[in-house]
Amino acid sequence: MPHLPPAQGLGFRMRPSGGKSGRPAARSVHGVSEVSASWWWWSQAPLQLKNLPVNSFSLEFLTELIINLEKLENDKTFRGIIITSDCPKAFSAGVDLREICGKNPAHYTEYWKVLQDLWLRLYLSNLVLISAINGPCAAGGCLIPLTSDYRILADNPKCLIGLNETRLGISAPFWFKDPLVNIIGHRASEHALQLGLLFPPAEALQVGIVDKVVPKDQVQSTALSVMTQWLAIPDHARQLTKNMIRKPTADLLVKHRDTDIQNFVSFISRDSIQKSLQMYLAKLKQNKD
Ligand SMILES: CCCCCCC/C=C/C(=O)SCCNC(=O)CCNC(=O)[C@H](O)C(C)(C)COP(=O)(O)OP(=O)(O)OC[C@H]1O[C@@H](n2cnc3c(N)ncnc32)[C@H](O)[C@@H]1OP(=O)(O)O
Repeated sequence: MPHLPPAQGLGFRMRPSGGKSGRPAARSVHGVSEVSASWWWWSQAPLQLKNLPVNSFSLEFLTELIINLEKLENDKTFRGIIITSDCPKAFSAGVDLREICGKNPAHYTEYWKVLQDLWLRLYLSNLVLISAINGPCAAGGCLIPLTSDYRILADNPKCLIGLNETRLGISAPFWFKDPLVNIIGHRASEHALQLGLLFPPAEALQVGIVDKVVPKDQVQSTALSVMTQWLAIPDHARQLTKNMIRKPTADLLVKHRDTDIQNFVSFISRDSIQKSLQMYLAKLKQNKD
């Protein structure tokens, strides 16, 4: 498995430093707990997102992420991935607004297609995906958590999570809305989406957009212990079940991909939408701590 060195703040750390292969050296042990510990350790891959400063989804970052996910998916050693952020400011600030502001329709088309690709790859992944959300997570930044099998959020008031698109004057696509509805239900989604709510940790847990809230320094260890539970289930049974539950939602995007791209491009190309996105970006740049 390649270890990609971060280039100009862009990169993915795919496992902690360890033995030659990056994993802890194999140990010859017979105690059940040690055997099972090494078994799950070997089966899961940590994936740390690093696109400084806020892990926003640039086209380049999305493309690299898809390539890395594909490699992990095809490497039969791995049964699960814990996805976390290696950027102190955010888990992910979502769509990189510079990709959808001031560009041309061909660029918007390419960008949206790649974002759809990432969503499909994650939503239908055969691997167990756990999001270890250690920073704020807004709008498109929820794409990874909402397509994961389990979400753990750091208990920090800055760690807001939600689909806040309406606050930018845009509307979340149906394939962001559908997983949210599947996770938190119809009424709570209506409320959250229309108001563009960003939930602080306690409310996020209450509404169900995350499964667990823990102190920030316990996010990773909690993710590992949750992964152990999920990996205790035989893959084929879990994968069939996941596919059965998720396929109808995924099929909607597969079936309507081209129309969805056309809708996005015509919507995002409107002058009024461009103006409100530019204002939002300018406001972000003014609101420095
Ligand atoms: C029909 C379909 C319609 C379209 C559907 C589109 C669906 C998806 C939409 C999206 O995802 S839009 C993006 C939504 N994201 C947000 O609202 C989050 C915005 N960011 C923040 O709230 C904060 O930056 C933060 C993540 C909470 C971090 O705050 P902090 O104070 O620590 O850092 P900042 O100074 O705010 O940010 C640092 C740096 O990063 C720039 N930046 C932040 N977010 C983005 C972004 N999404 N895209 C591009 N750039 C971003 C920010 O402007 C700062 O830049 P500099 O001033 O340092 O140059």
